[in-house]
Amino acid sequence: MKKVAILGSTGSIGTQALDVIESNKDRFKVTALTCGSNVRLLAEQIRKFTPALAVCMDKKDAAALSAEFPKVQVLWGGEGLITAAESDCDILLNSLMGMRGLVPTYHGIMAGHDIALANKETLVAGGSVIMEAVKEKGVRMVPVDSEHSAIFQCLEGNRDKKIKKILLTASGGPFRGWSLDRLKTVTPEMALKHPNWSMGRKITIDSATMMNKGLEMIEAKWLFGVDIDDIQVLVHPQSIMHSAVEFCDTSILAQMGVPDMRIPISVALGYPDRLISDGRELDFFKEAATLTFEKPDMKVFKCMKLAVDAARAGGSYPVVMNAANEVLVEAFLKGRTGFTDIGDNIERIMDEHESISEPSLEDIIEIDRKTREKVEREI
Ligand SMILES: NC(=O)C1=CN([C@@H]2O[C@H](COP(=O)(O)OP(=O)(O)OC[C@H]3O[C@@H](n4cnc5c(N)ncnc54)[C@H](OP(=O)(O)O)[C@@H]3O)[C@@H](O)[C@H]2O)C=CC1
Ligand SMILES: CC(=O)[C@@H](O)[C@H](O)COP(=O)(O)O
Ligand SMILES: [Mn+2]
Repeated sequence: MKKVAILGSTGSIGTQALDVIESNKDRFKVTALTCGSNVRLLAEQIRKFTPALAVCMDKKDAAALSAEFPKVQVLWGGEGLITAAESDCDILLNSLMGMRGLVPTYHGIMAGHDIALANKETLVAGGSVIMEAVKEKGVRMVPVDSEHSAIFQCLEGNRDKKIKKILLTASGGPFRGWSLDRLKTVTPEMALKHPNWSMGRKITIDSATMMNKGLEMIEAKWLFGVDIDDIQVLVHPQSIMHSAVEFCDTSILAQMGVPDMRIPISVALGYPDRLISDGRELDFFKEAATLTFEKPDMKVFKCMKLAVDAARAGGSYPVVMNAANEVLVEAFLKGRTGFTDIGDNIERIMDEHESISEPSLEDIIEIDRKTREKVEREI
């Protein structure tokens, strides 16, 4: 039995991971579950999966859960999350949303756990510190993000081969082909309708601005040790080819399948085995009959360009870019700022930033905090 601890078990990835675990009861034991504010769902999950540890964010909620489940250790807040990350398990799935995932990922690695990483912001803000910790502790980091899972699978058995480039696919989001003027009319309701994937609200907005692809380029750079300029984004509206690797002989290996996050989650939790699934199979004669590829428009979708700029500049630029994006996406969802203001403000905040080279974990946390305060003040 593989012991699995899940940070963010009440979210889109967390609940789908529990679906995978439920379909493979004989292989996995859930040891820890954590939520943000959805304590009722966490309670249901505790009842079903009987973890030894559960964490929520509010002290009062923790007291109520503890009374409801006297055999479960119930903790709360950031310290509780760190305890969950360090708790006894074979694999830690980090499916938290945003930069709050960075510190728990770090603690999980330092505790010697293999990591299944959905929380891409961990690598965007702290890639250097995290990959150094992975190396030092000799743990395995398996990506959950669909594109990175595809690349990971294409590299299986090919880790020592020379790569020419990584081909990272993007759906293009709900506004593919739109002009900048038209983008100015976008409301949260419009942006929350992703054409192919049902996901949490923050990543859905990131997909609509194409910041998600920029974050994924940085994620790929750290996971696979490639230069940002050796990653080519292909807009592929069908989301059937999940990404590919071109080797030095120009041969390309790609991974395909229906757009269902339970596939990459299964790959990460089951690794190195493959789990048996009764999920829907790809229909080559319908959804895969026509697969198309386009160049991304980085003039209109400037967030993606800003992420590339941040990666090229290095230092603390990606931290600032990520923090500004998180605050601005939240503000957009609350109707406090416009859709195209997200990119315009990130650009301004990056221009005003004085980067430091090789930021430590403490530096990253501090720069992230200061950037959030600045953006909040200036919206
Ligand atoms: N969803 C998807 O298909 C994909 C997601 N990803 C990445 O995976 C990560 C998770 O995404 P997704 O599942 O969509 O996000 P969701 O918003 O659906 O879930 C986020 C999880 O984090 C918890 N959480 C939120 N705020 C806090 C907080 N302050 N403290 C502790 N926990 C908190 C939520 O708890 P609660 O709901 O109880 O408040 C929930 O369990 C992101 O980094 C995303 O980019 C990558 C590829 C695909
Ligand atoms: C499912 C997944 O991995 C998401 O990150 C997805 O890729 C978002 O779609 P976009 O390609 O539109 O950003
Ligand atoms: Mn993705």
